[in-house]
Amino acid sequence: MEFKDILYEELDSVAYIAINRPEVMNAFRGQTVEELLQAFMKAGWDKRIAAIVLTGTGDRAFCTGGDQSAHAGQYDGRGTIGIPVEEFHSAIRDVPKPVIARVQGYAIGGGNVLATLCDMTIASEKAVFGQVGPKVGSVDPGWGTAYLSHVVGEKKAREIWYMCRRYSAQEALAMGLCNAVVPHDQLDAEVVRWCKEIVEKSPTALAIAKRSFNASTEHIRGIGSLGLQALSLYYDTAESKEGVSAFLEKRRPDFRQWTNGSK
Ligand SMILES: CC(C)(COP(=O)(O)OP(=O)(O)OC[C@H]1O[C@@H](n2cnc3c(N)ncnc32)[C@H](O)[C@@H]1OP(=O)(O)O)[C@@H](O)C(=O)NCCC(=O)NCCSC(=O)c1cc(O)c2ccccc2c1O
Repeated sequence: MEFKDILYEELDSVAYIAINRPEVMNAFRGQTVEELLQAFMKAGWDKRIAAIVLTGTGDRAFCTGGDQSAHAGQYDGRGTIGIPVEEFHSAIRDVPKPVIARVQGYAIGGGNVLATLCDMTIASEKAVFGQVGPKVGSVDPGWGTAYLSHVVGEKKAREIWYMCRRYSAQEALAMGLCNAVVPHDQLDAEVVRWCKEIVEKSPTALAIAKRSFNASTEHIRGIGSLGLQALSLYYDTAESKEGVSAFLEKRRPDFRQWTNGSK
C-alpha cells in the first residue's frame, strides 16, 4: 500500500501506524484520515497482527487534530464535516485487538481524542495533552467529550474542554488519561515491551475483552453522529470561522463580538 500522509510498518506481529505530517505538527486532513482508515482495516483484520501502535513522526507532536490550514468552514474531504473522522474513531474501537497510543509530544485537540480512544496510552515525559476546540471554533461532541468523561471523570472532562489548558504527562497519568509515563529516550523500548506482552496473550480473549469494554459506552457513537451534524452547521458560522482565523493569524479570538447584541 502506498501512503502519502502516514507511515505503515509491521514488525514482530505489531503494526506501527504513524501520522507523518511534521510540518503541521501531525495535524490531519481528509487524505490523512482516509489513509489511517485503510491502514487500520489492513492491520485490524490481519490475524498475524496482535496489536496496533498509533503515533506521529518526529519529536514535537503525536497529533494536533484537524489541519487548520485545510479548514475554512468544512474540512477538505469526505464525511459530515469534510473529514471522515467519525469512521476512524469507529475503526479504533472496532478493530478486534488492542490499539496503543505512543505519545511523544503534543496530543492536542483531535489528537487528544485519538489518544483517548486508543485502548492504552504510553507517554514520554515530554508529552502534552489537551483540548482546544472552544478556543479555535470547534468541539468533538461525542467520543471527545462524552467518552472522555468516562476516562477521566465528569469534573475533569468538563475542565479540559471548558478551560482548554495543557496537561503534562504526569498530570495525564494522574487523571487516568495515560497508562504509563517514561523518560523520552525509553519510550520506544517501553512500547515494544507492552506489545510483546500482548503478543503472548490469546487474541480471541483480547478481542472479547475489548468488545465487552466497548459495550457500555457504545451509545456515544450515536451522540457523536448527531453532534457532528450540528458541528457541520456550526463550522459555517462566523463564530467558528473566527476561531480558525485567529489560530492561523496567531492572535486571540474575539468571540464576544457576537454577544453584545450588535450582530
Ligand atoms: C500544538 C500547539 C499547542 C503548539 O503550540 P506552539 O506554540 O508550540 O507552536 P505553534 O502554535 O506556533 O505551532 C507550530 C506550527 O505548527 C502549526 N500547527 C500546529 N497545529 C496545527 C494544526 N492543527 N493545523 C495546522 N497547523 C498546525 C502552527 O500553525 C505552526 O505553524 P508555523 O508555520 O506558523 O510554524 C498549538 O499549535 C495548537 O494548539 N495547535 C492546535 C491547533 C488546532 O486548532 N487543532 C484543531 C482543533 S479541532 C480538532 O482537532 C478536531 C478534531 C476532530 O477529530 C474532531 C472530530 C469531531 C468533531 C470535531 C473535531 C475537531 O474539532
